[in-house]
Amino acid sequence: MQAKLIDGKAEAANVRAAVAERAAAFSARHGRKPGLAVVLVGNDPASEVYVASKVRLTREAGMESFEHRLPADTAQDDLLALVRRLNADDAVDGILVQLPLPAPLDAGPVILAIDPAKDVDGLHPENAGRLVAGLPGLVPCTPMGAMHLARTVRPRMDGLNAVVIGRSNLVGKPVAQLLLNANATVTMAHSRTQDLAGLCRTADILVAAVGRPGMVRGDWIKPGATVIDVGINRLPPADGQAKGRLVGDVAFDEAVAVAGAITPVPGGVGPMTIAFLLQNTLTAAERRADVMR
Ligand SMILES: NC(=O)C1=CN([C@@H]2O[C@H](COP(=O)(O)OP(=O)(O)OC[C@H]3O[C@@H](n4cnc5c(N)ncnc54)[C@H](OP(=O)(O)O)[C@@H]3O)[C@@H](O)[C@H]2O)C=CC1
Ligand SMILES: Nc1nc(=O)c2c([nH]1)NC[C@@H]1CN(c3ccc(C(=O)N[C@@H](CCC(=O)O)C(=O)O)cc3)C=[N+]21
Repeated sequence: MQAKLIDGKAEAANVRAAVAERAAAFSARHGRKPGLAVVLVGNDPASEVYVASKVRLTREAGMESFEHRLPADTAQDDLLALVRRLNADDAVDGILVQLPLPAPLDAGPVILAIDPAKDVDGLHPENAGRLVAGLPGLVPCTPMGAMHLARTVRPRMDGLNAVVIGRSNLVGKPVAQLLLNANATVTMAHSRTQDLAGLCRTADILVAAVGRPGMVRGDWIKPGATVIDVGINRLPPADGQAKGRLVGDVAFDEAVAVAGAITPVPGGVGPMTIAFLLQNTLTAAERRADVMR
């Protein structure tokens, strides 16, 4: 058996096209484009690539992109001051501070400083709380992307067993909450989980968000399961290569022979993250415009 490949690139293009239509309507109505500000502290090469493609796709969707690159030795207070300026700037609808921040900067106070109405990462405790309470808010982009891809093969998740490996605020916890909202029976696994392989074998939907290349082996997967691989790991470069290959948290070659459907890396959840970042920016712009009317 060969698993169906879930095409994140194609799905992301669909989401971006819908966002571009709504963005055009927003601009016509309000006389300005929705705006996304991205803050990058230091020059982590992986983040550079991610930020560059965000800037390009933001503009392609008919939105304004504001880039703020700060040196790695930026003071905590200067970063907080920038966030407050962006909060006060009416041209900015969404604020994304690229994580992790270089040491010794502390992400906690920075996340708390972001206006929840502009928090397109959904990381502010107000938005995290709204997701848990079932209230409207901004939901983290990667979990939305993971759910969207899972829904392409499992439109109804009622009663399905879902296992999420990883419990970060950015990915694992919100993915689990979205699966719960879709009426799956959800188990959250992490570094202290016992018999992780056995637990994974109970999963109709398996989401891996760990950051360990190839950790999920083929024999951890229930035959026919839907496997969503969130991990983005760069392997060390092969001889003569400038940079290593990108791989997920799932041993793809093994998993593809057992799963019913699987997301590849690259071309799976990654492109969806950017598409939903743009969607969140537009949602934030529309809600802010409604409030200001
Ligand atoms: N596709 C995309 O768009 C995105 C991809 N990512 C990728 O997703 C992955 C996870 O990111 P993120 O959530 O931010 O990572 P974190 O490092 O914040 O969280 C990793 C989680 O994995 C758990 N974990 C670590 N080792 C094991 C283990 N041996 N067995 C079981 N669980 C383990 C940790 O458990 P514990 O809590 O006990 O320490 C933790 O909850 C990374 O590869 C990252 O690059 C991230 C964001 C976006
Ligand atoms: N505040 C914050 N929010 C984030 O959402 C966030 C972050 N910080 N820090 C870093 C991680 C990582 N992340 C990725 C998003 C898209 C791709 C992506 O588009 N990947 C392409 C490949 C890109 C390539 O080839 O280099 C793919 O998987 O097909 C990758 C990684 C968002 N993150």
